[in-house]
Amino acid sequence: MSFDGTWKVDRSDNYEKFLEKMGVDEEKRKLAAHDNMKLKIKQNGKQFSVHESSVFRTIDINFTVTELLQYSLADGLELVGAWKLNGDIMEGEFTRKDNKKVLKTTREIVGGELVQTFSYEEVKAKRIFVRE
Ligand SMILES: CCCCCCCCCCCCCC(=O)O
Repeated sequence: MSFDGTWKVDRSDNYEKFLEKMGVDEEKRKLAAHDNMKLKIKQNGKQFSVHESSVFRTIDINFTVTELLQYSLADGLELVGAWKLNGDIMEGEFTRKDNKKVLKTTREIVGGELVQTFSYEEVKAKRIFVRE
C-alpha cells in the first residue's frame, strides 16, 4: 500500500502524554493537540519527499530509507536517525541530539488510514491521518 498522497491528522491517542515526556511545555502541547498536521508524501522506491505543514510551520524533508536524516522539531529540538522499510511498514529510529535518548516511530497504512506511532521512554502514542 502506497504512502503517496496528502494526509491530514484526524485523531490522536496519548499524544499529549508523549509530548509531555518529550519535554514540550503545556502551552505548546495544547496547540499541538489541534495542530492541523498535514503530510504530503511522495515515494519513489527508497526515496521519499515529505511536505509537512501544521499551525507551527511548513517544511519539506527529503530522505532515502536507511540513510541518516537530520530532523528538527518545531521547537528546535534536533533528532538524527533513519527510516527503514519493513515490508509495508516504515520504521524510524531517531536519537535526540540533546540527551541521546531514542524516539521510535512507525508509519503504516491501516484500513486506508495512515497510522503513525511514536514511542519515547516507554510512552507510546499514535496519530491517525486520513486522505485529504
Ligand atoms: C515533540 C514532537 C514529536 C514529534 C516526533 C516526530 C518524529 C519524526 C521523526 C522524523 C520525521 C522525518 C520526516 C518525516 O518523515 O516526516
